[in-house]
Amino acid sequence: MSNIYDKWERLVEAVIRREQIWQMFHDQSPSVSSISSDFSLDYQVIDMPFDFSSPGGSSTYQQLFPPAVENLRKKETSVEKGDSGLVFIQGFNPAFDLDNMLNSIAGFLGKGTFGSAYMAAMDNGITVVLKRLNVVNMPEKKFRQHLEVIANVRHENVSALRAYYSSKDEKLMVFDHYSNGSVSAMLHGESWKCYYTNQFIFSSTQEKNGENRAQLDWETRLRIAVGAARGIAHIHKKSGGKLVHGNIKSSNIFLNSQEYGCVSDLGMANMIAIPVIRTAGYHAPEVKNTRDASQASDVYSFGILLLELLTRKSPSHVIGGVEVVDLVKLVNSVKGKEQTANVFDVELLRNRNVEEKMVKMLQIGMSCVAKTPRKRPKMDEVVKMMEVDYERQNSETTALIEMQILNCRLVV
Ligand SMILES: Nc1ncnc2c1ncn2[C@@H]1O[C@H](COP(=O)(O)OP(=O)(O)OP(=O)(O)O)[C@@H](O)[C@H]1O
Repeated sequence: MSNIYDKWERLVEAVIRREQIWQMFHDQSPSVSSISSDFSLDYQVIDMPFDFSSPGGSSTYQQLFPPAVENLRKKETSVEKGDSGLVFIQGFNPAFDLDNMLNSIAGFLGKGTFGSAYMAAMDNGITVVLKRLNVVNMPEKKFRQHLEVIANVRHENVSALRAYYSSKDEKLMVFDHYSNGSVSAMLHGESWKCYYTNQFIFSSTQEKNGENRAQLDWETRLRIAVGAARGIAHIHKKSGGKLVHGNIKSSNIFLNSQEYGCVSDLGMANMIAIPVIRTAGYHAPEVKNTRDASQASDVYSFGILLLELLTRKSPSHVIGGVEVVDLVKLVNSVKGKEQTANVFDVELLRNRNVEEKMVKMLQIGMSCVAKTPRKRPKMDEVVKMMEVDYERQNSETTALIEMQILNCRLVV
């Protein structure tokens, strides 16, 4: 299979330049939409071969970058049929093809451990994230099988794989775009939008001291935590109870349509060629590289996420220079109830009613980050512990609302 995108970076750069020129003349951004795609809960995988030779299919390539387009086309015509298809996961309404998607790349979201993420906003209103994997250590067949396992993980708290592309040289994965950005971006204010740069390197509008941070009240953080916990617990039930995420961290958690945490990037960690050390701060002490990841290490990483949600301190480097903190050490260093309050995010402390619940959540987080893997709770136990609090919180909120309604009626 040919190098379909060996001019990829230049092609995308050309798209971005086009956007910049467009902006210069129109003083606004063209057709970037955040309407997400429609899908049901079916989960079969269907192959949709992509025909690069279809007439009129990729005129923008021609206008944008003729030599690259020519190379792309020449190579594509030599591709064996069936080897060049964009594979859509059934249930996802594929109102686009690979060509539309590449033509609609509106920006570069960032470079992660496993590759680069691009946002593609198509004219039909669908916005997706395209992940271009850099190093995949799997034969073609195994890669496809692996993705079918991932595609079968369907849960409201797990970001669904929508489509993928696989050839010898190129592996792409397509996900929904979450327009609110990641939980990391919300907590620490790093930019979640795509910014057009001449050098085609990721840039961020993150303000020093996190001025871009979102306001996140206790209920929102609780929904993020409960959602993420449910998502991870669901993942752990798959593949005969053996599936591991391997890269739980706040930049891989988004908000679903009900504003609950939703886990993304499932399956990435077990595909790469060289075992790499994952983002420092989230990995369990026993994890020296990606291959050591286990369900117990997912629980550890989730524990760090809980501590991050409670403290709004970052356990890993975030572009823009927010302070990196060893969260386990920080929480361990506090003694007594008074000091415990000092570790919480001040925004949360404004609501004195939730302090007890925060302490409870901190305890759950600390049980997850136990040094010895077997001392950590299982993910479904974590969910149960959290749901007790969550349901109590919900019934208290309902009671409060009912009381307020009653008061209003009495006043009227
Ligand atoms: N589906 C998505 N919707 C919106 N933003 C996304 C989506 N997926 C990724 N991003 C953002 O794109 C950027 C790059 O993501 P990517 O997953 O490639 O790397 P990462 O999360 O920073 O690190 P890692 O590769 O270790 O997971 C991050 O800022 C991430 O939050």
